[in-house]
Amino acid sequence: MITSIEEAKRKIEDASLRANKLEKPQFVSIVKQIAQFDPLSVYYNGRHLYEGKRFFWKDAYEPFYLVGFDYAHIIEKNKGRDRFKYVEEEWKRFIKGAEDNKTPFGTGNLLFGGFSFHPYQKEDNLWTSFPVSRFFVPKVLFTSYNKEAFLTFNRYIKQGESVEDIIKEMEHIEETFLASDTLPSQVHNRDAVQHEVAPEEWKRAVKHATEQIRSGEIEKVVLARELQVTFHEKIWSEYALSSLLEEQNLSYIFAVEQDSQCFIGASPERLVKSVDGEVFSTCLAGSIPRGHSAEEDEKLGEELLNDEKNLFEHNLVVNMIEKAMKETCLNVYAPEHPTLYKVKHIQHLYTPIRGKAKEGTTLIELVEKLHPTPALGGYPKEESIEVLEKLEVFERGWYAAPIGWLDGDGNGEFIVGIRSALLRGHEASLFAGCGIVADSDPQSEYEETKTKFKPMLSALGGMNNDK
Ligand SMILES: C=C(O[C@H]1C=CC=C(C(=O)O)[C@@H]1O)C(=O)O
Ligand SMILES: [Mg+2]
Repeated sequence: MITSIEEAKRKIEDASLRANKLEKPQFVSIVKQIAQFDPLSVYYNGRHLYEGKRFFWKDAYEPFYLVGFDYAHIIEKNKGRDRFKYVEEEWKRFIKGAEDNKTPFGTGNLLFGGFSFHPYQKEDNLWTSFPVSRFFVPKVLFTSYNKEAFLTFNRYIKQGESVEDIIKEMEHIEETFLASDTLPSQVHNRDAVQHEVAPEEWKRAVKHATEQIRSGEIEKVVLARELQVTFHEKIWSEYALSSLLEEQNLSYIFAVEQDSQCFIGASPERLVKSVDGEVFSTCLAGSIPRGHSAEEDEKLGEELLNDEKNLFEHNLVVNMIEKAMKETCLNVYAPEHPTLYKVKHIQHLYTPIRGKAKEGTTLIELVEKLHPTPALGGYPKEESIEVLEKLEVFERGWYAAPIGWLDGDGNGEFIVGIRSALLRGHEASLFAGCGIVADSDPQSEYEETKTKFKPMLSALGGMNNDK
């Protein structure tokens, strides 16, 4: 970490000398501690310099935020089942070539990005800017963790580049980002037009799935659907983020801009986190709405905790994750019974699982092994995905897929991109799915997806009177 502008200059000069000597650009990462600042304001202030190249991330359990801009290094793959290994290998190669300096948690050269749900993308689908895997080291990264905040500047220094110009650019970015901590008041996005994509067909698909489950082909499949919402004005992700931060404080809040599209959401579901070899995963499956009063809420929670259909739906997830963790970790611990995880519109059955990574187990390997869990795909994995591919009428893209970050030491976290939407100008596509088991009733699963649309719908301002 640098403590003065002179130190930054020295680092850049050194890199510049190395670049000249080796005739190859040299990567530098300059981390500077700054006064605490509102992360969403940083995201907003960076719009003018970096619109279409920003990301926002807030942890569900800790006051940890990442806000990134532009790309210093990109790792991307457009198709292929080996996409996880590709990202892993390219990241290892990058880290090997970068200088080895210890920086505070969540700063420095850090990789952020995501995978699509399926290992392929259909041509001319909705997700034009979101390939099967896309990761990057941001050019500028704002990190806020507990009471501390940092700015990281990542870049390749080319032969003959002016050190003075680079320092000036860094100063300009810092000034711009920390210019103001008030968001202009929200544009009102009322009178949105909602269009449910093929709801009757979706219910028929649910019925069909239950028949296949009863015939013993599979045990569970997660079927999702799309809700399209058109607004009068362009949807600004900062306003949606502002509502999500207010309303969904127990969820991971994320936004990834890619050109004119933005994938945004408030996911309550961690896929896997690894810090210093401690591994944490979460089983979140089985749902019921929140009550209108504390009493009703508690009653609904009790009902969920004792409901056989939901417990079955949940336990398939626990068994799969526990098995995968036992293959890759030591001291795996899962509580015997789920508890409740309550977010604003819905409550879920929740079982956290933890363990200690075996020597050589990496975060990306864990992501590959776990994705998709039966909370997002089904059980057994391959067979249920085949059913899902046949029955779903929309393109999943990054919905329900791993999205997250990792650092050079192998620490990081991935969540699953649910309670999410893809924003495109005036239009938003929202996604929600349900775990279908033998006892699933199409109408109640349909109602469950309606509840799962609410976090994004409310954040976008498209709830109208449909509370
Ligand atoms: C697939 C979704 O939710 C999953 C996570 C929690 C509960 C679920 C359920 O009860 O069906 C789903 O498995 C979604 O929100 O789109
Ligand atoms: Mg369910």
